[in-house]
Amino acid sequence: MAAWLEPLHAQARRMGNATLRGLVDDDPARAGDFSLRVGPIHANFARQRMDREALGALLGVAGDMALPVAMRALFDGATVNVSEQRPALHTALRSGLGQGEIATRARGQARAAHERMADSIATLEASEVTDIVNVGIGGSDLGPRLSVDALKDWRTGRFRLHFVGNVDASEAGHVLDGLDPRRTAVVLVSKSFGTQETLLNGAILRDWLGSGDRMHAVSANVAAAVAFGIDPGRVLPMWDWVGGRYSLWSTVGFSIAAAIGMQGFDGFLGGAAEMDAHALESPVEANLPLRHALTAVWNRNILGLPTQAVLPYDQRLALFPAYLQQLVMESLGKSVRTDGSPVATATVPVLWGGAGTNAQHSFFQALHQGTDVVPADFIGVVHPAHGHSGSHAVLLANLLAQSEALANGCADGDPQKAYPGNRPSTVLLLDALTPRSLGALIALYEHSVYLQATMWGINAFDQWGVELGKRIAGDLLPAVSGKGEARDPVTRALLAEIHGHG
Ligand SMILES: O=P(O)(O)OC[C@H]1O[C@](O)(CO)[C@@H](O)[C@@H]1O
Repeated sequence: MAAWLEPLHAQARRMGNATLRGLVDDDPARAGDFSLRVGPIHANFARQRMDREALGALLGVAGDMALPVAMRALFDGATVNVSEQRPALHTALRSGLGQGEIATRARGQARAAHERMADSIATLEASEVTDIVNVGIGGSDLGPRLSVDALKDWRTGRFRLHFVGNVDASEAGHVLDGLDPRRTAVVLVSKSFGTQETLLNGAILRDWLGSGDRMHAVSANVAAAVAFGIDPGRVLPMWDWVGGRYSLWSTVGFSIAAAIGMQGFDGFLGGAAEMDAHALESPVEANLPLRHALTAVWNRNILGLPTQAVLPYDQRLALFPAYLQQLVMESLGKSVRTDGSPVATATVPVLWGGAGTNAQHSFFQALHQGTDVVPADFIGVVHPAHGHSGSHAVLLANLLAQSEALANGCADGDPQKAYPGNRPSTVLLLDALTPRSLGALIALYEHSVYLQATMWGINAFDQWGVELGKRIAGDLLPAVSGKGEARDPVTRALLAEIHGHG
């Protein structure tokens, strides 16, 4: 076991069987004291299974591990992505807090690309284009897809936005169905410009458009985009210093900016910048991303909870769990430390979730009475963008009720009807769902992920685990197409079945 976890385990032992209900009842100030506010986000951690002393120990660990120093290193462009020898400067895309030459240069590149993106969007706005299709996958899809969906109340209405990610061509087919190629622009987003799915979908879209005039690209590999047939004037740059899953703040956010306008996009960046300043400058005891990260580590390593649920009580945030699955699980799904040695702690929890109240009618049964305790992040929005105050009151009442029910449980003489309770959750309340608050919310999770990775000694910015499957798929392609044999016997048997139906 990692030595830094020992005092935390000692805290858990001291707390013994303390329950959430007991913690709140015995400490009347806890409900308010265990909360933090940053700009448009209020966070309440009172229903996490730690008392003040345990929290103090966690904050002590944060200091001992020099987490504030690690945060400064991130902003200043230290080589935090060790296996690829790169910085991870997503903060330079939205705030001016990074010091030194590397961060300054990145900011300059980001500013210039941002201006070019604004010009491209202005040109499209002045054209006859009515629809824009974002073609990309993973980080080149999930962030833009989430943000365009979440900010639907902020859309200018100038364009309809569409997304094609899956190599399953039925997605492209269904998206293109009903679109007019003469009034549609395509933006091919791929940091590497080597992602098979995106290149195949890009080729489908290129053929469908019949002209390269409305084909745009975003890539760190400009030469490959040009070789693909995209006019160099329509290729917007990104860089190896920004990770794909951290890239929606860059030109990768083209579709977001097209949807909500450059002013809206700047508000989105501004919200993230607000969280950046807070993450970098606020003391450990008042630092929201740090508290979020310490809570995650406590739940994973001290309480041994293997999964984490994210439960947005806002239909506009329904894609947030899917977005976070990449951010969290691609970043933290590691078993070796940055030096290659095995980790001495459990790392990434399985992240899952869905929008309330719908999820209450699907998997909440397991949250309340299943044998695994699942910590949850509830995300609510105080002011809706619609006028149906009655519905919104019901939505918020359900959010509050679920967090309360999970924590307090309910005894019953009939064991089928008893709720064990003592199930932890955090409640995040956004004043309203705006570009600013969404930017701040995403940046909160980004920083939390980085801090968790720092505590575990792992690299949050590489993803070698996705390569093997890609390689095997490449090797298997001839066999799937009936031009070869698979080596693996199970795969061979499955191919026989597939071909038997051919
Ligand atoms: O933007 P690209 O280079 O097409 O990559 C898409 C995605 O593929 C991955 O490299 C691996 O799944 C992700 O990290 C990335 O966001």
